[in-house]
Amino acid sequence: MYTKAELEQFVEQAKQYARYGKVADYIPALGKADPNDLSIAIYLPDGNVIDAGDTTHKVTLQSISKIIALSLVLMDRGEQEVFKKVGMEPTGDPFNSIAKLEEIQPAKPLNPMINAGALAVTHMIAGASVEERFERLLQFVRKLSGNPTISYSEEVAQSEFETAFLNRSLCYFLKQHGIINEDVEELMDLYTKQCAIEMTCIDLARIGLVFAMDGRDPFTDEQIMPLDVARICKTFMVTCGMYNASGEFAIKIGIPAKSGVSGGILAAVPGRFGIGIFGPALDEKGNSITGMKLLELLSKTYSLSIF
Ligand SMILES: NC(=O)CC[C@H](N)C(=O)O
Repeated sequence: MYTKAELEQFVEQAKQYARYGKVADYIPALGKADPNDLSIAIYLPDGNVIDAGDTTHKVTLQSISKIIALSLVLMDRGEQEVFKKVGMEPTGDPFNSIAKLEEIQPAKPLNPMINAGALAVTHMIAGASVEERFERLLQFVRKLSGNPTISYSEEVAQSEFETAFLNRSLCYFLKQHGIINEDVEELMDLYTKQCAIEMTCIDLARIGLVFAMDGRDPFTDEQIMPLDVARICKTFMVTCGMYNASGEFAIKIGIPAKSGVSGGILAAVPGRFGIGIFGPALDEKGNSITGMKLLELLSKTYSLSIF
C-alpha cells in the first residue's frame, strides 16, 4: 500500500489534466509558476514519507494559511469571541466575493475560509504589532511542520500587497461594520505575508498529519492545538476548504482539505496521515486541477473518503 512507484504513476496520470488549467496571475508573482509542476507527499505517523514529483519546489500557502491562522486565533481568543466576528456557513460564492457581506445582516463574513472571513481572523491574531503577530504565526507554522527554517516569500507578499484592491475593499467594508478596527494597510501587510509563507509539499503533509492526529504531533507527542480546535478546522475544511467546490469535492474525494491559489492543497485523512500537494494549474474556481485529480485517484484507490 502507498508505494512510491504507485504515487509516481498517479502523478503522471493527474499531470495530463494540467492542460485544462491555468496558473493564478491576479497576484503577478504567482504567474511565474510552471503549470506542469506536480508534487505530492504523504506523511505517516510512524515518520514514513512517501512522495512523488519534484518535492524541492516550494509553494506559498495562500488560502491554506487561513486554516492555520484560524487555529492560532481560536487558541488566542477562544471560540466565542472568534465566532462573534465570523460565521460557520459555506457561501457557495467565489472565495473573494463581496456580495454576501452586503446581503446578510449583521455584515459578518459567513465563514473563515472566504477572504472576508480570513481577513477578520488575521485581524484577531494576538500581538502588539504586525511584526509580532506575524512572528507568532510563523513560529506556529514552524512548530506544526517541525521545520524551523520555514519563512515567507517577500516577492509574493509584495506582489499581492501592491495589487490586492479587492481585499482592501473587503477590509474597508469590514471596518465600516465594526468587524475589524485596525489600519487597513497594516492588516493587508500581515495578511499578504501570511499568504506568502512558503514550504514544500512535505512540510504541508506534515501539517496535515497534525490535523489528522487531532492536533497532536506524533513525533514529539505534544498537543500543538486542542482537539476541539483541530476538529473545528477539519470541519471547515470539509464544508468550505475547496471554496465553492467543497460540495463536489466532499462527494468525489471526501477528505478534509484546504487549497490555495498557488496550487497547494493540504489534506488530513483523520487518524491516518497528512497529504501535501503542489500543482499550480488551477480550475476556474481556483483549486489545483491536477492536485484534485491526484487526490481523487488516491481516495478511490484506497477508499479514503470519511463518509
Ligand atoms: N484563494 C486563495 O488562495 C486566495 C489567497 C490570496 N492571497 C487572496 O487573498 O486573494
